[in-house]
Amino acid sequence: MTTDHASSQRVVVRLDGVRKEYGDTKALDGMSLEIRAGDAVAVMGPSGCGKSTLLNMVAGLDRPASGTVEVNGQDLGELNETGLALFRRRHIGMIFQFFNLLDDLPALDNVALAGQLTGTSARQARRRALELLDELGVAGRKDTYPAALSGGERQRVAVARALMNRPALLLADEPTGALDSRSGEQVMDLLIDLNQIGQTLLIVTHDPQLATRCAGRLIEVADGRVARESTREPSA
Ligand SMILES: Nc1ncnc2c1ncn2[C@@H]1O[C@H](COP(=O)(O)OP(=O)(O)OP(=O)(O)O)[C@@H](O)[C@H]1O
Repeated sequence: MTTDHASSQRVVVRLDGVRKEYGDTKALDGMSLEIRAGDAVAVMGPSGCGKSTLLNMVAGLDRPASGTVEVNGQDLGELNETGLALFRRRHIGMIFQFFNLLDDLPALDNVALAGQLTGTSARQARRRALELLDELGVAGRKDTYPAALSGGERQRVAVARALMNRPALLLADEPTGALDSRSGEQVMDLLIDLNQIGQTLLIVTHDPQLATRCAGRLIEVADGRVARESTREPSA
């Protein structure tokens, strides 16, 4: 893919002059960035620099004091809380360090529920959930409850759940942070595969290996702003 082609891709995330303070702390201090369809972006930076705040803004879990956040062409500032929740379910998939699966539902239901919450019928949602678990290599664990899954299996189920509604954007917050190195590498390979089939990724991490392996763009944040940005050619 040439640079010209890449720059013509649709904008999936646009932050413009986003500010957020907690008391005297400037968590985001006029942050602007753009992520285009098919990008795999890693956000790195020291503890407290504003990474989680950025992720929360993009996910519509928090609102800026000023500036705008646009995801998939929607200005999130125009949505009320119900609208934001609906938008998030439909357009954004999220995976977390500690998986955030529902303990009292087996793997298949954890995934299918994400579809049912956006109005997909139970039967259709279960069919798609099973396909996703199969693609991610955990279909054999469909009836297993999260507590009996390994960390790597839990994260695969969480990825399946995040993909259920074919999100425009997959957000990942330290997705390998709680995994042993082998499971972590498998999740990295999975993220690379997803990006290669066109999934837009935004990954927040402290792990340079995760960032360099999975992301073609690295954004370094310091003091609530983009301090440095670099790109590399995707590995063949
Ligand atoms: N709810 C909150 N109340 C008060 N201060 C907050 C809150 N959330 C974040 N902060 C402060 O805002 C700044 C940015 O926090 P943020 O969590 O975004 O950083 P981070 O880069 O994600 O850190 P880490 O890498 O440690 O997770 C920090 O100084 C933090 O203490």
